[in-house]
Amino acid sequence: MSAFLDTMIAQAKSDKQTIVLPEGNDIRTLQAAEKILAEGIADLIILGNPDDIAAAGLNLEGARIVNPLTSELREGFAERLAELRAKKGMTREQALELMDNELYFGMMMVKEGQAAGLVSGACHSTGDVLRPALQILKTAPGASMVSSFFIMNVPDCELGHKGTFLFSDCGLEVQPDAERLAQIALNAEAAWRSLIDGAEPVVAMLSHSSYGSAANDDADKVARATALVKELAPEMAVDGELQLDAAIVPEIGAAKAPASPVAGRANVLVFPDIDAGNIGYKLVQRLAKAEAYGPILQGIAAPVNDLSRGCSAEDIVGVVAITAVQAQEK
Ligand SMILES: CC(C)(COP(=O)(O)OP(=O)(O)OC[C@H]1O[C@@H](n2cnc3c(N)ncnc32)[C@H](O)[C@@H]1OP(=O)(O)O)[C@@H](O)C(=O)NCCC(=O)NCCS
Ligand SMILES: CC(=O)OP(=O)(O)O
Repeated sequence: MSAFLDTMIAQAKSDKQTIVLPEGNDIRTLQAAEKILAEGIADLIILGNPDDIAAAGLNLEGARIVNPLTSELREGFAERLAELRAKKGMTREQALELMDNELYFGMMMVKEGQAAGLVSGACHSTGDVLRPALQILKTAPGASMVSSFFIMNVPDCELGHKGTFLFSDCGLEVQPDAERLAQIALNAEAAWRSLIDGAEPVVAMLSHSSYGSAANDDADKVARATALVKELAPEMAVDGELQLDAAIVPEIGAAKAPASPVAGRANVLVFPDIDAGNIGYKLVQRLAKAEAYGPILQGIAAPVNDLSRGCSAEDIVGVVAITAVQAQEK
């Protein structure tokens, strides 16, 4: 277990939060729940059929098990959801039907204050997790959009902050333009500050080009996003456009971008689009055997976080701990 995860777990335990896990039908989720309860990392609400959950044979003592299909909360949640989505034409009947969906039900638990946060995605696609989150919880006050990041812990690595990096956005924004890419970078820098102790964020805007070494629209988009971030946050340590090696390897940074204050020492990596981000994080996770926690949402009004369908029970424990820490800060 990385020092980062140790810190998240210790912080989560210091002021326990209630987190809802909608995927009570997923064995990794239940294994993670057993560990979270045993270690006192969070109080849990697990959604699903109580008989099926009991059949897993795990010790989930202390968890509140709620079946969305039979819960007495359905009617009230449906009424509230219909109110929230009235402008979109949602009727009470449609909202009640959505309460059969454990993700919509779980988001309503967060919206209505029954849980401080939610973690899902072990057996739902990111779109299926994020759509109800965006529709019900919405963008946080003061934020212009929601995006996501991963915390990556690369073993035996001195790059970044002793092998710890924040990668963004690997999960939500498909093709951000320069303005949205700049927002992602600003939010990623703030996310690093809120979760990582012991190192200042150093943000690289990644591209296939370093300081104009390639001239095309894609490289230009990243250069424009970098200029916008510098304009909006002049004090921020940010630079681009930079190739990955120039961003994180000191000698290569010195060769490719000698005047850059960021090249060679970046720990926050902002990818130009979701293809680069999603492929990039999975490469590091699978080939470098890095811990990968996320997608963690930034800019959303309540702590709701996604998982990869390829996650392990340990990954779920980590994301729940991060979610609990985010909930403490709300
Ligand atoms: C997240 C995602 C599902 C939302 O898009 P969608 O399903 O097409 O849904 P919509 O565009 O109708 O958006 C649904 C709501 O979310 C809001 N929304 C969408 N993107 C948003 C963003 N980045 N920030 C804030 N709100 C957003 C919309 O405004 C809309 O709100 P409304 O219904 O109240 O008007 C879509 O961006 C997506 O599929 N992203 C990629 C996910 C993925 O496959 N990742 C790879 C694996 S991690
Ligand atoms: C984050 C991600 O890539 O999710 P999944 O693997 O479930 O598509």
